[in-house]
Amino acid sequence: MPVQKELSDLEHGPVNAAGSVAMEKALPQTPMEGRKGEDHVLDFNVANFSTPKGKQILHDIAGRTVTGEFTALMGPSGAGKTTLMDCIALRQRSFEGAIHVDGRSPKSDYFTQTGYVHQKELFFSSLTSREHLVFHAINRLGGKYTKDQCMKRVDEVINEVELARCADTIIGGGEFALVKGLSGGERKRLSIGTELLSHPKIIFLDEPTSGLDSVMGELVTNLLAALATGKNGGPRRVIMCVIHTPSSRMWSHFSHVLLLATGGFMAYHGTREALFPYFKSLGYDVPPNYNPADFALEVVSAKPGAEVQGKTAVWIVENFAKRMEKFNRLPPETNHHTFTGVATSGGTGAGFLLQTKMNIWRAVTQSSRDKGTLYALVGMLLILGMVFGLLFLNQAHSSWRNLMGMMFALVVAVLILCSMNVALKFPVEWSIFMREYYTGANALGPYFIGRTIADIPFLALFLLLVIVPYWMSGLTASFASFIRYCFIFFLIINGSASTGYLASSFSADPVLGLAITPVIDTPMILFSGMLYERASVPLYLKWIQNISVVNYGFAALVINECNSLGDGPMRWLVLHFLQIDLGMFGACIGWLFGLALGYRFASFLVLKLRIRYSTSL
Ligand SMILES: Nc1ncnc2c1ncn2[C@@H]1O[C@H](COP(=O)(O)OP(=O)(O)OP(=O)(O)O)[C@@H](O)[C@H]1O
Repeated sequence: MPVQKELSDLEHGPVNAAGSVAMEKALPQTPMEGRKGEDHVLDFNVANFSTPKGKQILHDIAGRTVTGEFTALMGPSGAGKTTLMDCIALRQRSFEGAIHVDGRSPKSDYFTQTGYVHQKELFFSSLTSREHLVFHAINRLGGKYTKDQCMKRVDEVINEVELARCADTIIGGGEFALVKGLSGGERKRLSIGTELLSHPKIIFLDEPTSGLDSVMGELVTNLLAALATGKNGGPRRVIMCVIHTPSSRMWSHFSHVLLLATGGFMAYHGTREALFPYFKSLGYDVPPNYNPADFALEVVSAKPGAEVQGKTAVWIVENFAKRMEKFNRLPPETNHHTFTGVATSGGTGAGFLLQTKMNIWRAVTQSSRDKGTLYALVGMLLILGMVFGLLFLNQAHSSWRNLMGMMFALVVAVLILCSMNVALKFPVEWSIFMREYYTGANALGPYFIGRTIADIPFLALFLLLVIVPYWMSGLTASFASFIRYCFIFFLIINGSASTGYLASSFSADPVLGLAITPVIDTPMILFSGMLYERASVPLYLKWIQNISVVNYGFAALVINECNSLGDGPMRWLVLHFLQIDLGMFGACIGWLFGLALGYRFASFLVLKLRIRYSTSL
């Protein structure tokens, strides 16, 4: 094909804002078999993306892609490929520029009509592939489609991404998972299938072939090309994916290429076939027997110390910029995009009750199948309970110091174990939730209620820690007293878990959650009424006693035991030392309820604010 003809293919890259170039003219010459549904045009202009410290990462990048195109977003490491795709997908919403779909600024349904496949897949590891898809199908489509229709869609997707062989295999493979589960390629196809459920018209993928061998990588790119062109019988789509160095066979599946040069500049955007004639016209001819993708990357890479290469990259960028000048870019709408808090579970999304039911089902399935964690926790709690029991063996009624010491230490142990456990587990789930939230597959209320309800049996396990020493230490052998003791501890456990939720609600990083937990727990222990004269607490610090789960939990336990002690010197000593009144029992229970709910609600509010004001996913 003559070079000039190939070069003309470049022209439909960047276009004017109103989308005035007829779409038909811009359509690639790809096979049109299986063409169904509407065609769409995605225009993007990322004029400037800078880090919070002011370093500019992306410079004047604009272009257009349309239904049926499968675009490879390539460039040297650190050139800004992921950042650019995040801006176009509006998963990064703090940049100067504009995104238009079919000539209009996207609304909140942009998030439910586009799919985003992350480089690192995150799943509930104890679910099977089918169960995972069923959860997403019902939550994303259950508002408009019946359960049977959702199930049918799951089957279609399983076939579309060729997962039939492992549809009922446990996904496994979590960071610390004992179960291996799906292979890397299967996990990738499951991620792609998840996004296909709701028939997105645009799909973004971040390095879908990373970690796969070349055969598996080729299978994935072949699948994506079929999804873009509708070759597999489905509707045609816009597909854009960040890819590092595709093999020659993978490369051949792409219809278009967007090449970034070092520094975040646009070096090329147009058809794959026109790329090398274009480079040739600039004097850079791909050597024989060379992987074309490697050659393209080498030309636009500027490594420190390689000045000639650096100059080449700059020259190519400048050359392409000249071509861009003749196109009108989309005008930036505002200084920064403000698509914050726009994700919604509306549209075809299931209603509140159905989503809550699905969240409870998933959370219970996940915890009940995670047998390894369950057995380890039960074992650890029983051993710790035995240590308490042996230390305070038959001491409960023979030493008032031992009675108080045991109660206090048990409350503190429960506080630390429960809050840390939640603070460690929750952030990982939160990252999954955020991804689901942005695609309309979940909402905060249903997720939070589901999580809270599914937590109840799991948290009840922590009672094992306190039941063992109850009987070993010789606390009152009355059934009523024992039930009250368990009930008080159940409230303490829930209050402690709520503090873990609050601590971990500030960040998706478990390390930060674990760092914040002691900051909340320490004042609770300090202001428990055990370690100081209540009367000596300055007025301005007294309120901390009112938010201490340890304070009310410990007091309720002591009152419960003292009620059964009879009116002897021991009871007098304990109540006198702790400055506790027997009539406080009801109030302590009320406060424990309030604190468990209050901390949980506070964490809900923090999460809601994070969603509302987040500018990136
Ligand atoms: N929010 C941010 N704050 C600070 N730096 C950022 C931010 N976002 C991106 N960067 C920086 O922008 C540059 C481009 O990052 P990006 O992940 O987009 O590159 P990439 O081309 O996808 O790289 P790779 O191929 O290595 O994954 C990096 O130097 C990264 O550190």
